[in-house]
Amino acid sequence: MKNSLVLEVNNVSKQYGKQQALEHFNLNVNKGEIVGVAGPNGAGKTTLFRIITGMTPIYDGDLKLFGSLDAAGLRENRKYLGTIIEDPAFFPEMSAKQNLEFYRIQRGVKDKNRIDKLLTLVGLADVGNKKFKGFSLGMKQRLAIALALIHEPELLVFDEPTNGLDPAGIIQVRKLLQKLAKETNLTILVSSHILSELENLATRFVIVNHGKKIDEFTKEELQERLQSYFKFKVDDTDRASQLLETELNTTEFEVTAEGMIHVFDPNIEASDIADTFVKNNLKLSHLSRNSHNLEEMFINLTEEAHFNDEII
Ligand SMILES: Nc1ncnc2c1ncn2[C@@H]1O[C@H](COP(=O)(O)OP(=O)(O)OP(=O)(O)O)[C@@H](O)[C@H]1O
Repeated sequence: MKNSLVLEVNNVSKQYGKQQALEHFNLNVNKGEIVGVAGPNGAGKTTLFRIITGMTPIYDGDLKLFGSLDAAGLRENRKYLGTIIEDPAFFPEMSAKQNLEFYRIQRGVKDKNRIDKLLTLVGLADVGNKKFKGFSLGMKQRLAIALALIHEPELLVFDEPTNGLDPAGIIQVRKLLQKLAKETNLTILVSSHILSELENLATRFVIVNHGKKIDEFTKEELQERLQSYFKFKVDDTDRASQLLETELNTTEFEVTAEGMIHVFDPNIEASDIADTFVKNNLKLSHLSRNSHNLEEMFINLTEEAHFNDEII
């Protein structure tokens, strides 16, 4: 089952009146992956998640869940989904335990010990007998996660887990999701309008804007993109590339379409590169250091997509 596809979203589009909420959207999720979907407000994340979970039944394109494509198979296989898209309805006067017990019976989960296990898993064992109305937002969200896991789903679909939480709640929920990802076999699809929220959680990232997928990268690729590097502009990039390889023994560089050279090798000083170029009669017209931070990168990606909307 390793790397088997749990979810396939093929060419899915959804329109609300004139509003194109999702456009020719493709996404594959493999078993064990934690896929983070990031995009600004109105990008289409909730629409995507609602389609996957069956809350929005009318759309164009295909959806395959645990191998099933047809309506009956999708309905059946949605049993293996745990979803948190809207706040679940908990009874304020009942304790966390009583609330979960209510849903355990309602959803036909036989294992009576499940509630205690879940409360421990989400870090609410000590407050299990406390009334829901006295819970902080972070505690409420952790209880919502416990509920989503009550039937031991295989895929957790979680829309904006930290939305509306205060900083302490954000940390609590982020830590819990990291723990779940580490300690369980869950496959997780999670969204956020803040890419850095997903940074230490997801194994793969999908960037969405205006209903379209505008970029996709793995955790490793993200780390590479965030590496700092030196940017050079010279009059002869072929010769410069040759010098980097022969004189400075590095292949950790790229020549961009704009004729810039980006050198990623952390063992080489910018001054050595510049000296080598100048000594070999290259004309150096630009030298700078580039270091991306995650939010800048995200804003660049989503703003570029906005300005280049027609061609993406
Ligand atoms: N039920 C609806 N009726 C009309 N328009 C809708 C509906 N649901 C979503 N939209 C529109 O579709 C687009 C995508 O919305 P969606 O809620 O999927 O985005 P999102 O990425 O989840 O945003 P947010 O981070 O604000 O929740 C938006 O322009 C939104 O206004």
